[in-house]
Amino acid sequence: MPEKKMESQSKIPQNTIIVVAAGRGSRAGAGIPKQYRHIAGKALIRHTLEAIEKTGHFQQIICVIHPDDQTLFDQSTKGMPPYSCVFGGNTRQESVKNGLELTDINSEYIFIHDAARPFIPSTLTSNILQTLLKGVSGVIPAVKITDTLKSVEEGTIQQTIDRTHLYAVQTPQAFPATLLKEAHQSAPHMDFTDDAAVMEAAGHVMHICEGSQNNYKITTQDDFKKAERDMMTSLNDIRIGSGYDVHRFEAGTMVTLCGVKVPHTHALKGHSDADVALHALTDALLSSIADGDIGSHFPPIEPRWKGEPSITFLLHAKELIAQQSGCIAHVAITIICESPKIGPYREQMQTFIAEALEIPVNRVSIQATTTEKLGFTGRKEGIAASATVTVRLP
Ligand SMILES: Nc1ccn([C@@H]2O[C@H](COP(=O)(O)OP(=O)(O)OP(=O)(O)O)[C@@H](O)[C@H]2O)c(=O)n1
Ligand SMILES: C[C@](O)(CO)[C@H](O)COP(=O)(O)O
Repeated sequence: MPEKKMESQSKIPQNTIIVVAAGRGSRAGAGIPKQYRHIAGKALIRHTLEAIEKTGHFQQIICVIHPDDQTLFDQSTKGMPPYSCVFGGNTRQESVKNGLELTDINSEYIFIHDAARPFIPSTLTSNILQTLLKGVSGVIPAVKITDTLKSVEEGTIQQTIDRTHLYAVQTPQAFPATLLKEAHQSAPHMDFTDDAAVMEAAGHVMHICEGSQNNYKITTQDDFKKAERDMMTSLNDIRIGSGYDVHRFEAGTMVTLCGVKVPHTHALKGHSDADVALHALTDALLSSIADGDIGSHFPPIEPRWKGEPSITFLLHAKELIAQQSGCIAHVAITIICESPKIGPYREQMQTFIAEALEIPVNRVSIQATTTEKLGFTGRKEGIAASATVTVRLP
């Protein structure tokens, strides 16, 4: 595996965070491993890494991934810094141990975090650091158990558990580097479910700090639904973008609409592939972030855009929104023409756009209308398209 390492240039003490992402997510149901599934348009692991980057507390970020997931990891972290990366093991503990191999010699404190916890409160890592600086051997975010606890066997309650001293613990969990490395080396088995337990087994006293109900671990399908709602709510600058485009017919045998080739009596004339619908959509996306229009990003006078597939323009607009940590919530396109008939291609068009924008297909609407033989579309001189999009920004 090509190891991507971020070398430290300085000799000053630094903080390292190891993000464990080598699990299979079996409790989250079928599909790709949960850390690569999308929430509000971005992979779960990307949300987590972005939240970590935002704290500004870490000079080294190490990702522990499953050997089967290199491509998913690369896709999910495209455009992000080149993280140190290592393969995980059969248990979480083994994965952490592998991650520790990559820690920089200058690491003074090591934080271990689940890739599956994307909502790290900005105050949490600084609270943990302040507590570590007091000289303790480990700081663990914890929330007090608020429900009554029962022990259950085969569907019947055996006992009510006294919850007075019970807490649910979270990550990131943080420790002085030397102590954590030693504890992992001397661990009596490889099945501890968190690093505090590894340290406890080595005889260290672990301290808790106040965790957060928002810092939940995404474990089941229901957690994904909650996370989608929570992520969307945090993107509360809601923008509506609109775009409109027209292309005239010329001699030919097919038109390209929403990325789909549709046989027709004519072709559409244009500098690019003349996909009038994708052009309207691209303009709508650009308008949602008030960033000019398709012509200002891809001037028609530039020969390099001649014959260009319009997906290039769409992906560029998508990327500009991603750069602002935005999420495309919904897109609606209306294609205005007497012919060809759009209905038979609607699903293919929805799928093309949903895949390109990486949003669910039920967030892509394609409609078509004639103008009752009125105007230039009614006279079959060309095709017009309009698009409206909803984009959410932080
Ligand atoms: N062998 C393992 C097992 C888990 N993890 C990571 O540890 C974190 C917490 O584990 P959990 O939520 O239990 O994830 P999974 O093991 O993937 O889930 P499941 O038990 O449902 O399969 C996750 O980010 C997971 O990717 C890991 O790096 N290596
Ligand atoms: C480390 C942890 O997130 C603390 O709550 C948890 O123990 C790991 O998850 P698992 O589901 O117990 O493997």
